[in-house]
Amino acid sequence: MPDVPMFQLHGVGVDYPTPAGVVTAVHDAAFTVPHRGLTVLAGPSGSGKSTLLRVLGLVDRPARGVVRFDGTDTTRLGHAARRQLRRDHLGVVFQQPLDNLLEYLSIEDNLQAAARSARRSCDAAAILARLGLAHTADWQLTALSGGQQQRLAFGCALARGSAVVLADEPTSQLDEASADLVLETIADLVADEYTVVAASHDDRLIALGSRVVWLREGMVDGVEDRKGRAA
Ligand SMILES: Nc1ncnc2c1ncn2[C@@H]1O[C@H](COP(=O)(O)OP(=O)(O)OP(=O)(O)O)[C@@H](O)[C@H]1O
Repeated sequence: MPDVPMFQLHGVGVDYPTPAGVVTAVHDAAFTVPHRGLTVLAGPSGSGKSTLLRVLGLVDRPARGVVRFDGTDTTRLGHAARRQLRRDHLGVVFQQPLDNLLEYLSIEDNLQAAARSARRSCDAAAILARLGLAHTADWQLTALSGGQQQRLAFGCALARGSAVVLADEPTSQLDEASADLVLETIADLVADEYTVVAASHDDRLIALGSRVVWLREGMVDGVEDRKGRAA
């Protein structure tokens, strides 16, 4: 069977209603996200990166076009079926580490809560070891640095059993050393055959991409494949 891409977008348009009228944030977008590797949605502020990431995450439904996930046309699915696909396959990491985590829970309990949200159980110790956080299982979240918290957010996607991790500007709120931790985590997931899609204008994250979808003013301005990259 031919390798169906993880995501296929055709003619995707996204509108936002505003008091001043409809704003079209994405125009006629067409691109694919392959299985495995890091695909980066790159471009300046306002180019539509976050909007497209929400479409890929099956959070927002486009006004126009088709979004296939692993061959399934998600735009034809009802709310419950989309929610099930999200729960079973997709993990999302937001730019603010604490938006991904529950502040009143310990580190390990954050992983267990993430697993329960996908109706799974997880080996929290193994995930923490993988993230270099084995010694922190009982710690409160605020004892971790921003980079460690963001690592844990990726760990929550692992705990949920998500084969696809969608990350919105995962390094933009972090200092350089913390961002390094996140870049290492993304490279580690990619090496382990996860599919990672990141919206970013961080040059170091873009440089890790095996595919870069360049956006400008809500349009796809080019797709760059960098086959043979480690990530
Ligand atoms: N909820 C909304 N209501 C109205 N317009 C919106 C909304 N969200 C985004 N937009 C507009 O859609 C366009 C694309 O926004 P989007 O946030 O997707 O871009 P971005 O590339 O992720 O930008 P940034 O890097 O600043 O996060 C922008 O013109 C933005 O103002």
